[in-house]
Amino acid sequence: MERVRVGTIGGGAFGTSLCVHCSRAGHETLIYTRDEGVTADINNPQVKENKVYFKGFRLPGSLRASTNLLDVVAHADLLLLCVPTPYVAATLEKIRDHLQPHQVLVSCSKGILNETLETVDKILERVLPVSLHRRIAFLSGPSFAAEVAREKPTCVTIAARDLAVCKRVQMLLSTGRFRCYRTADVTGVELAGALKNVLAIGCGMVDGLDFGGNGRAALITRGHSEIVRLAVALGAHPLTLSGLAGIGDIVLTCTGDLSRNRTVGLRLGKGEALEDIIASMKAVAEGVLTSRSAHLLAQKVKISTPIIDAVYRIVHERADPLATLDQLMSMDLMPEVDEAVLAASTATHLLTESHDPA
Ligand SMILES: NC(=O)C1=CN([C@@H]2O[C@H](COP(=O)(O)OP(=O)(O)OC[C@H]3O[C@@H](n4cnc5c(N)ncnc54)[C@H](O)[C@@H]3O)[C@@H](O)[C@H]2O)C=CC1
Ligand SMILES: O=C(CO)COP(=O)(O)O
Repeated sequence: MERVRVGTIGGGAFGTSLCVHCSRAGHETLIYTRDEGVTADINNPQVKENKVYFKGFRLPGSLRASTNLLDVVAHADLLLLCVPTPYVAATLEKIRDHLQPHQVLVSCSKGILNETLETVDKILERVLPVSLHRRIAFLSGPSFAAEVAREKPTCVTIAARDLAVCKRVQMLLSTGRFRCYRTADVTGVELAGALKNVLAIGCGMVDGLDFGGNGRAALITRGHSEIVRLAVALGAHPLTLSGLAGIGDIVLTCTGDLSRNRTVGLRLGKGEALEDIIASMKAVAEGVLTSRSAHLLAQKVKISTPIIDAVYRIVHERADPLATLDQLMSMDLMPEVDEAVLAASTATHLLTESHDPA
């Protein structure tokens, strides 16, 4: 297997876990962290721990850290960008003039900006020169940091507009415990990764309110329909939303106790205030900000997203969770699948039968 030099920007949970993975895969890995103390701990053979964002996990001896962002950029053949969405543009502005033509940048963030309603691919394409756009890939799919680091079997999707770049990243990051699939549907993968966080908050609320397994399954299914409608209206391929970045990550974050987004919803459902929940969490739950972006995007493209809107209202307008969920259950009764779509496909089927030569 080919070994390269990996640089990771972002010493949070996911950046740290991907570094563990890359070190284990034999890549020479250097992580950028903003905190001198975290860097010193990672570089100290007696400590080898990220005590702020990845407590209790002993990091590989070969993994090194630096607080010098440009040293990490200069080190890397493959650069993993693992900062929360609100910090992506500022981070790129610091590094864009130092990127070299042979480098490939892999974005791992899952969010949509409030101000511009951009997914992370759009932020990269805005901030980076056009000459670098074909060197960018995106990693998404069900992959809790703690499980990646502990070598639990994980499958993710790598998206890129350039097939050669996509295949190279897929090959460099895949191991016997971390299997990468590939796709050209960057738009679909980016929207899926961001929107599932909103659904995870909603699922947490359902669980916090003790609505039971039926309620959770209903929210996942109807929420997935909303994500499909919205993402397809914004240019995604529908099949991507049934893939790892779509249904795969929805299942994980809507049901997994390790999800920060689900935890936010759970605590909101139990009656805690958002400010208290956020103040008590070191980690970022991207769905909090993305719920506003998703609600605005749906309005912009005139797509009905009652569950996303409900999450937005509870999170940002202090709507009462129980009353909001009651409203969802008493909406006008409607067909499960658009009747015109269903009728069209049935007609096609009948037409095919009537032309059967037998
Ligand atoms: N943790 C996980 O299991 C997974 C996370 N992701 C995504 O990866 C991205 C990063 O998430 P995590 O590593 O989990 O973050 P985290 O919540 O563990 O850590 C927060 C990160 O934000 C950085 N940060 C805080 N303030 C900053 C600022 N002003 N400027 C620059 N950076 C700042 C911190 O240094 C740290 O790297 C997110 O978009 C998340 O959705 C994707 C897959 C799995
Ligand atoms: O995206 C994730 C797993 O794929 C992590 O989800 P949370 O940010 O909700 O923990």
